[in-house]
Amino acid sequence: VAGSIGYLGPAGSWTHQACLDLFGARDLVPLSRDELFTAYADGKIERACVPATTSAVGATPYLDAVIDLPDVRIVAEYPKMLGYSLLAKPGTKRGDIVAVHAHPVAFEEVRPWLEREMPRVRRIDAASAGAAAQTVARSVTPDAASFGPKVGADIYPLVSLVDGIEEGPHNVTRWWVLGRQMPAPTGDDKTSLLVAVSDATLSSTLAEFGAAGVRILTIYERPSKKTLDTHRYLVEVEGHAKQGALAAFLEEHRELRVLGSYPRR
Ligand SMILES: O=C(O)C(=O)Cc1ccccc1
Repeated sequence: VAGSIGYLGPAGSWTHQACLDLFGARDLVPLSRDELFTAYADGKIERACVPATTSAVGATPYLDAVIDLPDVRIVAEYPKMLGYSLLAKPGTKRGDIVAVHAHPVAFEEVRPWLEREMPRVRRIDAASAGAAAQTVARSVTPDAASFGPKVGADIYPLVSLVDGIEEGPHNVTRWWVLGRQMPAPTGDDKTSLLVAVSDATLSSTLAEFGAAGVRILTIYERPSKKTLDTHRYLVEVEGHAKQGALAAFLEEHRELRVLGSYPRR
């Protein structure tokens, strides 16, 4: 649908909250992980919002799905500091909780708090904070809770028992918005590149970035799933693919795949 923005749902996920921050409530479509990537690839949604990296775990479980897309355009990034809420059915007290539901990445992000405050509760993985909140809302006994954004308590019949869990600069998630058209240069842009090389050529390839005056900001290694000594690297550099040193460099290196250029945040 024209203008629609798909996000990793259901409602009440962190990705939902990120989209509310970025776009407001209109045109947002909650989808499962597989639905989201298929809908984007098939052009059924205009944009897709996915968590790409976090300060706690590095690459999220969605990063590889993005770089596996045959055709992708990252049009924006959105780093957001997360503070988790602990959501439970009304009447549930902290001491009643025997199980907590959360996304596996969320469990990593709340780990210090959880190990300090509730070391003995059972941890149950969910597809997202929205799914976790939904499960708690549907549970018959008031002995479960979920970790996620506070907005979950507005969407489901839940209350927040604790807010601001592990909130701080150590807990930042960066979303990508996948779209259709490369944004124009702003003068302060970032470009995400996919570099597929063997161990034998990695060093010389990286040296060429420097020699061309292209500043590397960060590199994430992703397995090639082909051999042990070949890798795919998400290389993020300063600048815009259509401008200046980077444009010239990319002309010379057609083997590099541009995933997107977008304003730096
Ligand atoms: O689980 C969610 O709600 C998501 O949207 C995925 C996620 C999980 C943990 C941190 C950021 C995003």
